[in-house]
Amino acid sequence: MLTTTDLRGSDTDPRTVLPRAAVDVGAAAQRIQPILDDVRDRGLPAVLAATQRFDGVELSDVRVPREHLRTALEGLDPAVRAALETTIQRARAVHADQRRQDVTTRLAPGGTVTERWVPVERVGLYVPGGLAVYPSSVVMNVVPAQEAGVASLAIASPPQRDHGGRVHPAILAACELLGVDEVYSVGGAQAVAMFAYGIENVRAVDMVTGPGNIYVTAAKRQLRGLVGIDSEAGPTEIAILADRTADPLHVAADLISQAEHDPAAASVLVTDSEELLAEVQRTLPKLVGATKHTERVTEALSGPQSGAILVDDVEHGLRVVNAYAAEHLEIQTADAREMALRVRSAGAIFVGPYAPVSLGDYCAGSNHVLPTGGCARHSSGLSVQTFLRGVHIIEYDKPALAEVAGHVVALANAEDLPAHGEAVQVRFR
Ligand SMILES: NC(=O)c1ccc[n+]([C@@H]2O[C@H](COP(=O)([O-])OP(=O)(O)OC[C@H]3O[C@@H](n4cnc5c(N)ncnc54)[C@H](O)[C@@H]3O)[C@@H](O)[C@H]2O)c1
Ligand SMILES: N[C@H](CO)Cc1c[nH]c[nH+]1
Ligand SMILES: [Zn+2]
Repeated sequence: MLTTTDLRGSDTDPRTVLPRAAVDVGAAAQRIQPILDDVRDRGLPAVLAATQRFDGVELSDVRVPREHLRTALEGLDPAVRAALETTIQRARAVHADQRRQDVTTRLAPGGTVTERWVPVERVGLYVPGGLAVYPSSVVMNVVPAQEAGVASLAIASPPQRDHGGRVHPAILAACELLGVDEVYSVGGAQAVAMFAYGIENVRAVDMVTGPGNIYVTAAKRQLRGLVGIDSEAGPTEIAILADRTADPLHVAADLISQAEHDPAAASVLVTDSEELLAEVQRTLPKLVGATKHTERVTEALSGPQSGAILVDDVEHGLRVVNAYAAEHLEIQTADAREMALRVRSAGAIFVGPYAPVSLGDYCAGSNHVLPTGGCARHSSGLSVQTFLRGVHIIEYDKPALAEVAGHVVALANAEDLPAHGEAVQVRFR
């Protein structure tokens, strides 16, 4: 099912042969630009028009009434509630440990610089809800924002046609569990634009975070600057670096687990074992035929963004996965932990046979909002740090300023900016 690229015995730069999606974020950005412009120019009517066009739902307003949140939690399946509570508790433990202390550095008697960590004031959190519904993404967005101390949180998620045009009740229940009551039934690029520009009854935010499909991701890229964003957390990717010690059933099941998100999802196997690859290729059709979303998974596994890469050895595989910079990287090799510590680029790394990506999706305690499309080369997954800004506070008294006054003047003159030097000297005349 996976197209194989054989890199054995070749010194080809892996970046030139890595599987990548046919439609990239840049191409999607051109398609959604008119939606962004319309929301900026017309506000609520534009949001409602896009909702009707892309979600097939006719709404007159987008705010979810408070009582719908309460009712959703009351009606939540107790097993799902227990699972969400565990997810929240584990995520909170990990994210609480990410909080940062202010640090004061003393440069001279009377001269200090303090780095203060200040939370972003108001954030819009996107929770996907097109092909699947994602109450777990409510947790992954809200917990780090709360732990960072963000004062104002709003959530947007697509209205569901088969739930009377409301946001899915499991998502509303997760919001209620976490104490977030500002929720909007808006999805896609129009949701990101609504948050970034603000509309009639929705106050603009300072930052938009959260995962989504290619259109949501493209909207975040286009509006970055007007608002802050987290990483480009688009269609899901899994790469697995495996040797002959890996269990082909685990490998096949994990590739399918992430392919089920989206026909645009990417599943990539990197291995030095022809035997493992052959066994995975034999296992995939059986599992794909038996899974619920056969069509979506088949499309994802056979798309240009998925594939298998045969490498000389695990070292060669490590170079390939570093070049790929997957959202999720599983290491299923004899020396998995050692290999994991040598990975330079991946959104999150899952080590050994008992840490599948599905664990991280829900209950590991780690965050599942992670960079895709190679963005793990420069970006991190969602965390408390995402919602914090480091601000330097500079405090120098007269003797401390005097100590470096000559250096300021020398550098100011070297840059032909003498007024800078003068602003220091004037204090000593
Ligand atoms: N990287 C991560 O951290 C991460 C985490 C979870 C999920 N995901 C990804 O999130 C995505 C969820 O996608 P989804 O589609 O289920 O839900 P979604 O909420 O992201 O997207 C649905 C919205 O897309 C809009 N849309 C649909 N077709 C459109 C079109 N042709 N033009 C413009 N807008 C259109 C609609 O308005 C709809 O509300 C998946 O790709 C999944 O892999 C990523
Ligand atoms: N694998 C997704 C991150 O790309 C997260 C998720 C949520 N629910 C299931 N999976
Ligand atoms: Zn998943």
